[in-house]
Amino acid sequence: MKFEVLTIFPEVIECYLKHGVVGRALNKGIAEVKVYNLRDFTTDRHRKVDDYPYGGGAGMVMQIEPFYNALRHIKSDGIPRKVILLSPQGRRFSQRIAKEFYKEEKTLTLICGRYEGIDERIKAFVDEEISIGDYVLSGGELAALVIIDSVVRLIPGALGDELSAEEDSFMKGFLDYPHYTRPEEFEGMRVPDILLSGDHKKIALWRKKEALRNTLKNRPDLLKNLSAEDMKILKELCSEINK
Ligand SMILES: Nc1nonc1C(=O)NCC1CCCCC1
Repeated sequence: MKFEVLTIFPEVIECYLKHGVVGRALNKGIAEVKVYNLRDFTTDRHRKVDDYPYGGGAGMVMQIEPFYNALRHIKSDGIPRKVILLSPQGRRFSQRIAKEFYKEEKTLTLICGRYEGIDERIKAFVDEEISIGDYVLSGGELAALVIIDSVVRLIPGALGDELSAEEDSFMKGFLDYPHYTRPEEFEGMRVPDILLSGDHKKIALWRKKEALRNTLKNRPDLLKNLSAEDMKILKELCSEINK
């Protein structure tokens, strides 16, 4: 899986790519991220990327030319890619969309805006606009990293042998179950006995039940299209809660 990021702050992207799951995946060569500094695609001596807005108003607007020049340079290899603009106006990103991007197997070219935004004519060169949530960030870089991180985790081998993306409970559409590690007791709070039992079948059932409990409590909207087994567990849970 290949990613390309267009940004005026390449260091922000590069720093994150040195660590953790994404860092290891890049070192293993199962993913690749190329970061392009928009200022390298300017033509003036001050490497300007922004200008005053037509129509007046506060703030600056990012000029189209550096983006256009960068995209023309990148696209000259003729490889199919999906050009994504990160902005609050976009389609809301989710695990489902991460899987969609992964399965498409196209290079994802991520355009990161700053200031008050990018000249609207950028839309002529964008395939899709994506939002990671209903809030305004200072730039698109964090959103680009969210997409890179969530898609890289789906690549076989990215999570190492002991974990798999399929086990991500969000992959199954639920919130996660509680996690514990040593010590067995901390400030009077004990690890649930079931997790110390060594009975893997019962532990798996407990984890499913707790994932359903968390989902019922915090994201009941995710409780749809349940399997008969999950529905049975949910019913048990509801009768426990209503006792
Ligand atoms: N929310 C978001 N989801 O994806 N991107 C987001 C964002 O808030 N981006 C920052 C703005 C900053 C000004 C230019 C346009 C992007």
